[in-house]
Amino acid sequence: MSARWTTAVLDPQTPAGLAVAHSPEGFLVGEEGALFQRDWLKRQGLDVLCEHGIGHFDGQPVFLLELAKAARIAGCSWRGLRTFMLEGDAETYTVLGYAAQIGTWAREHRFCGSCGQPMSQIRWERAMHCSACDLRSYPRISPSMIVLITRGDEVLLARSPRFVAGVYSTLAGFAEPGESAEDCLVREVREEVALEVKNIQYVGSQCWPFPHSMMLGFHAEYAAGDIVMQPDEIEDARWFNVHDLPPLPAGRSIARYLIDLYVARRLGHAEPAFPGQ
Ligand SMILES: NC(=O)c1ccc[n+]([C@@H]2O[C@H](COP(=O)([O-])OP(=O)(O)OC[C@H]3O[C@@H](n4cnc5c(N)ncnc54)[C@H](O)[C@@H]3O)[C@@H](O)[C@H]2O)c1
Ligand SMILES: [Mg+2]
Ligand SMILES: [Zn+2]
Repeated sequence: MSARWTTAVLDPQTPAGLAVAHSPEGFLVGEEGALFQRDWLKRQGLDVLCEHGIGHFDGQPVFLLELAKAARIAGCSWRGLRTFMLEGDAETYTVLGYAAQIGTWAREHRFCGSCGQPMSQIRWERAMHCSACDLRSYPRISPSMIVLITRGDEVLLARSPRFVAGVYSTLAGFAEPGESAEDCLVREVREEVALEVKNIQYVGSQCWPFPHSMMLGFHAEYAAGDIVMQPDEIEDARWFNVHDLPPLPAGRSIARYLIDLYVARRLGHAEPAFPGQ
């Protein structure tokens, strides 16, 4: 949320307003960005799966058109959400991050997961409803722990084979049913690098819409063990001195914040701003 943007559940019958178009290829972008006049966008012959009213931008209602596939529109192109995270302004990234999560959920919940019948939108809350069996499906959010492990002047950073070449980051992993945040953190650290940690401290959280993670960020101190890397998941993991760090994750990520915060405190520098604030 920001000064210019607030989320809301709006009836798609509401006229006019602004709209974004989301497809498996990302968001439609024109000369003035990803927010279009809704009436104009709806005249472009798009293959719309569903439409959701998602909030207000500068007081104007904003709608999401979730498309079956990307369409070619003169003067426009399609851009993935990751590009907006890396290069876009904060306001646009916040709106599109939310729109992407609602769009992905709407796409994946057109049919009831229990009885298979078509579902319909509830007007007053963000939910899909099955009139045949009364199931309600809400947007999916996946809690994920992310932790910077430190040992004095050293920080533990690792690479997944999915990362950009050369980049090292903090450890992260999805919570499993039955776990507390701390249980998950301890299990993920054991699985990925076979280390034990102590003094686990919660630092802050971040919405990570790739596609629906909620990152809970922690700092922990090394307690015991030697690094043993998890096959397939971890390509490399090592201790780096705070004076000699490798290429790090994008500035908007909580991973980068956890690293920058520790380094700033260790070296007596000014603390970084929390991403998104
Ligand atoms: N914002 C940040 O700074 C930052 C940094 C690192 C990771 N992340 C995110 O954290 C999340 C978890 O990190 P990870 O990829 O190391 O996870 P992980 O270590 O749990 O392993 C990933 C594997 O978990 C499984 N998986 C996928 N989605 C799942 C879900 N919803 N619930 C349970 N298991 C699932 C898949 O087999 C996947 O290959 C990812 O969304 C990643 O993008 C964010
Ligand atoms: Mg992981
Ligand atoms: Zn049903």
